[in-house]
Amino acid sequence: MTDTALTTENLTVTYTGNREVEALKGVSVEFPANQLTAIIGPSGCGKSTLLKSLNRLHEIQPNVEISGDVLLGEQSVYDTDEPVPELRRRIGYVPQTPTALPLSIYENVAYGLKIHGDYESKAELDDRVEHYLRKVNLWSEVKDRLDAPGAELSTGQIQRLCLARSLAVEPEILLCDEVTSALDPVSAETVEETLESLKDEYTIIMVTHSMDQAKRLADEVVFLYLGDCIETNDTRSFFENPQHERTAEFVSGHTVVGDDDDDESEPTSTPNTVAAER
Ligand SMILES: Nc1ncnc2c1ncn2[C@@H]1O[C@H](COP(=O)(O)OP(=O)(O)OP(=O)(O)O)[C@@H](O)[C@H]1O
Repeated sequence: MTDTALTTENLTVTYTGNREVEALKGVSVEFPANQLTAIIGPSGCGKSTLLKSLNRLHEIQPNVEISGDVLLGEQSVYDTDEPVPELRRRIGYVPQTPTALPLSIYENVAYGLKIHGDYESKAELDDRVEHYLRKVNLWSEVKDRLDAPGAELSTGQIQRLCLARSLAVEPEILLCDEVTSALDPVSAETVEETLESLKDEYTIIMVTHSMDQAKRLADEVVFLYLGDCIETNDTRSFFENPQHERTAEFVSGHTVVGDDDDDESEPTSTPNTVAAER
């Protein structure tokens, strides 16, 4: 049986700004260890909110209320003495827009190691920087220019640099927020290959708009719709034998957001990427 790395229990997240929005409505999901889980669903259904609430990243913005819990193993992420920066080291986050720190390629990877004081000597630091650049398949492309600014790399290379920087502090879990959506197809493919090579070693939880990408990469799929978790399943069953009518509609590209029987609002069609991919 597969171990569970992270669990949400009845997780409810409400934005309480000008307009109150219940972005997640009692979501209970188990994320298996050392597998890649894709979170998919129509635009605005709560994917990013779910991802960011896993390591308390949504707390960096005001007007957010949360109830329920997230468990890292047995330990509550919300009710813990562990400092939040340490929690975010254990559960790393790679954003959609690749951004290099205003430092050299070397220092971009060494950054977290230096903050955590996690090395004995310069030689060890060198080894670890090389190790993580190799892990993201970037070493051969940058080994002769480690002192060059990270920002001089291509967007796809910067996304792999961001992955190396996240991995260097040795997280247990990696949260990836549409990490290929800002990339050209060739760079996106290279990042996908990198994620593929990492997924046996790390628990990866990835938000994606692309069902083709979920099919290619994910072991498990979590399907959200208007803040509810409709279905979680292994990828093959999810796409070939959906258990829920909503899933079947989404997979076939026919989802219309807001067409619940009890929803009197005007339905609006969703940018359901499967349609665009055909
Ligand atoms: N800071 C915020 N303040 C108010 N409402 C918000 C905020 N962030 C998100 N929301 C709302 O919460 C709901 C869920 O948003 P979220 O970004 O989690 O969805 P998503 O599925 O990731 O969307 P997308 O696919 O378009 O990126 C949406 O209705 C959104 O408008």
